[in-house]
Amino acid sequence: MQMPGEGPLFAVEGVSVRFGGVRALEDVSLEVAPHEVHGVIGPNGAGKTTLFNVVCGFVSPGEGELRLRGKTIDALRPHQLAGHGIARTLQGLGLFEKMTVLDNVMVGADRLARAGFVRGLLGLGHRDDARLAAKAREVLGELGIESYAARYPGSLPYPIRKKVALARALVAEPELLLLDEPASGLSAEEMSELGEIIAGLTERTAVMLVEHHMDLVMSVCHRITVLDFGRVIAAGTPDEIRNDPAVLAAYLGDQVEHDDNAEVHPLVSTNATADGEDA
Ligand SMILES: Nc1ncnc2c1ncn2[C@@H]1O[C@H](COP(=O)(O)OP(=O)(O)OP(=O)(O)O)[C@@H](O)[C@H]1O
Repeated sequence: MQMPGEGPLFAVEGVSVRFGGVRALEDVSLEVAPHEVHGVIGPNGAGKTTLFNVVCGFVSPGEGELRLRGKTIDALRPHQLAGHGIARTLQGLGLFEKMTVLDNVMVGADRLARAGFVRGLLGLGHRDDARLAAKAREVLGELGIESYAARYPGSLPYPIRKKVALARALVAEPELLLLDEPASGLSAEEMSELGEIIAGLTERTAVMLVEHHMDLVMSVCHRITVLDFGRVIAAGTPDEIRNDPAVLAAYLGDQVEHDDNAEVHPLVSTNATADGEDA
C-alpha cells in the first residue's frame, strides 16, 4: 500500500468534457493523497457528477488524463475500477433485490477477488465462499449491520440499504473509495453517523466525496476542490474554502438564483444546498 508522503494516490490532470455545446468540465485537475478524504463541491450544474463519472470510467474525458500511483490510466472503463483498487457507491444503490444482504456484499468481494485486487483475499479462488462470507460479515459488523445479513435489501430502511452498498464497496479493501452524494436522503442524525463512518475509513482507504451537504463536507474532508461552471475555482482545506471569496460568490449566486428568500450562509448550513435525489 502507498504510504503518506509518496505523492498523490490519484490525480485528475487537465480534464475537459464537452456535451455538444456544453462545457461540463474545463481543464480540471485535482489530487487525492493516500488516506485523505477529498471533497468535490460546487453549485448546481458545476460539473461534480460529470467529474465523478469521468473518475468511474462512465464518461471519457475529451482532454486530460487520470493517474493512479503516478501512472496514467488509459481509457478507464467501469469494470476496470476494481482491478485498479478503486471502489464506488452510486446514488442509485444498485443492490440485488433477490439476494440477501450478505450475498450482495459477497458479490462485491467476489467480483473484486476475480479482478485480483482484494488485498485481504489475495490467493483465494473465487469459489472460497466461506472466506468471502466471513470477510463480508466482518465488514457488515464494522458498519453495525451484521444483524441484517440474512435479510433482503427491499425489506430494509433506506439508511441501512445505503450501508449495505457501502459494505459492498469496502469489502474489496479499495485504496480509493468514490462516494457520490452518500448523504442524500439521510436525516441529520444519520448524516452525522455517516460522517463518523467516513472519517473512520481513512486508516484503510482514501475517499473522494462528491456531496451537496456542506456540513458533512466541511466536517470530514481534509481537502476540498470547488467547481463552478466546469472549472476549479478553489482548492484547499475546509477553512480555506469556507473563507474563499470566489467560493462564496459562486454559492451566493447559485442561492440567489434558486431561492430569493434565502438568508443563510451557504457554506455553513445544509439548508442552503440542494438535496441530491436518489434513484
Ligand atoms: N449527458 C449530458 N448531456 C448534456 N449536458 C450535460 C450532460 N450531463 C451534464 N450536462 C451538463 O453539464 C454541466 C455539468 O453538469 P453536472 O451534472 O456534472 O453538474 P453537477 O455539479 O453534478 O450538478 P448538480 O449539483 O445539479 O447535480 C451542466 O451544464 C449539465 O447541464
